[in-house]
Amino acid sequence: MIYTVTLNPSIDYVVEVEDLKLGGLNRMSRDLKLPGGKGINVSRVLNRLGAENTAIGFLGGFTGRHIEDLLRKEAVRTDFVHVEGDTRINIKLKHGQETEINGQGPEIRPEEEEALMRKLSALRQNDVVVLSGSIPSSLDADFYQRIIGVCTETGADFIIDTTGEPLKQALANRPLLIKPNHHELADLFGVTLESKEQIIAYGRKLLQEGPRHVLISMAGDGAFFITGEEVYYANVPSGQVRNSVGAGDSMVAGFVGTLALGGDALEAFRTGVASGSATAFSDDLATRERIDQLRPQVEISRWF
Ligand SMILES: Nc1ncnc2c1ncn2[C@@H]1O[C@H](COP(=O)(O)OP(=O)(O)O)[C@@H](O)[C@H]1O
Ligand SMILES: O=P(O)(O)OC[C@H]1O[C@](O)(COP(=O)(O)O)[C@@H](O)[C@@H]1O
Repeated sequence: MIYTVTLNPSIDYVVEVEDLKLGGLNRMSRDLKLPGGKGINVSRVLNRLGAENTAIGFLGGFTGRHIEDLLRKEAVRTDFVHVEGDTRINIKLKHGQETEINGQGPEIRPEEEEALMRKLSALRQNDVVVLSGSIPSSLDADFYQRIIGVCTETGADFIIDTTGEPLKQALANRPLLIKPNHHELADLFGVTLESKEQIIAYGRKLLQEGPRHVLISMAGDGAFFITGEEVYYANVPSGQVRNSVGAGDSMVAGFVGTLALGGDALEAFRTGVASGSATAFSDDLATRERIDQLRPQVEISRWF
């Protein structure tokens, strides 16, 4: 079973404004309210791919109830801890560019934190736990390390898609996959990466720190997959970008879902790229049909 963990879910409020006037009155030309948060996005795409999974984490208040309703309608299995505060609303403002304003999220109380840890104690060998997104400020910065400790004890695998210190701390515990984009990779090492050769060199450095596979996404410029001594490159399909929020999460879902359904690592890479692009080319997340349509356009070549 795959479990996705979203510690700080959100309603993603996608707002389109034709000609944004800062300091003036603007009217929306279109708006959309989507269930969000990285793990929840992964779960929704896994469901569409037919990979069994359960979304867990913290949800609260009227926003939390709305997310659970939306997930229920899509038949996404959920087992969230219900918290006292309201789940946040993240604003995704489209005005020719994409501007994101993410909320802080509710305070998580110690008893709510322990309730999540109790759910995780049911993990078993061969389960895969996807840890995605930021850690709410009311939890300790090493909260993911606590969850990884349970994975290690129970023999469950984990994937981690976050940034900064929580990602660095997790590497030595041998995650199945990490998926930084090339900017996050540069930030991890405090460098600027200007060429594909530099991106590969730092991707390899990251692999040496423990993860079994490293996927480096570069939005419209393709992606690298680094495993053992091998480095593969994939182009991305061409299309019109509508909403790239959740593209990275869809890529993680395409990868882990393919492995769970019996595919090998390169098929997983291909479906990961197709899933990311299918989301980038849609208003909401990738559908199964769009992923299947784009998959043949993804060409994988051995770089090294
Ligand atoms: N402009 C684009 N054109 C085609 N595919 C895209 C584009 N932007 C993102 N994608 C797809 O989504 C994946 C993840 O995108 P990226 O922006 O690198 O990740 P993140 O959302 O984590 O920052 C890419 O590897 C690609 O498959
Ligand atoms: O937990 P964070 O880092 O605040 O990110 C949450 C946001 O990221 C998203 O999961 C999208 O992530 P990606 O665009 O990186 O795939 C949104 O749904 C959500 O609003």
